[in-house]
Amino acid sequence: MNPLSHQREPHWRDAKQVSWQLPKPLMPWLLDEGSLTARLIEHSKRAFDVELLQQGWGEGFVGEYRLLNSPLRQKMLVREVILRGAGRPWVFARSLVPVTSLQGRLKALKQLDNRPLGALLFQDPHMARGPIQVAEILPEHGYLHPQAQSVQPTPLWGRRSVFYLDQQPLLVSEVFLPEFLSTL
Ligand SMILES: C=C(O[C@@H]1C=C(C(=O)O)C=C[C@H]1O)C(=O)O
Repeated sequence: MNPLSHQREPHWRDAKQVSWQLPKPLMPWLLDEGSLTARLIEHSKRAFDVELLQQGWGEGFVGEYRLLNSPLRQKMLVREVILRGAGRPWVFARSLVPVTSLQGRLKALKQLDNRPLGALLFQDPHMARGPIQVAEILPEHGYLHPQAQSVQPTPLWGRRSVFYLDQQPLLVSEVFLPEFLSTL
């Protein structure tokens, strides 16, 4: 994915303003402001794990820099994982951490590997979270890592929000995959 080539980005909208348009079974998952990891651990009856697809320096979409209030071409740590329930791919998650945010508690992100990011974020009593946005993620957006794409690419629902630790922002986005939808 070369996002700065102005590839067509998903149409992100404030979740609260479009909640009536969301698919009913997925609505509580898209709107929940708690830890998705915690909810998936419960939903999978603790058969939950994180598959790290890639983590390294990269770029975001133009709209992501704007949401993070970061200058374009700001160096970003890009982390892409699949959250699995009972060994099956349930959620593709993509997080963007500006290099300027990699300080203090967020330094631990560099060695996170396949431990869930949520544990790092939600254990911090001073963590703040911005509004949740939702979007339909279409195959032409090229948003999913190749390992997260299903054989039959279909429109999927995703959500994203900015988290703040010590006022430092990072963007977390999550796309619910077909095998998760079939468990609802
Ligand atoms: C932010 C959370 O962390 C989850 C775990 C992630 C990871 O390990 O990269 C990314 C997004 C989330 O689905 C959460 O649990 O809500």
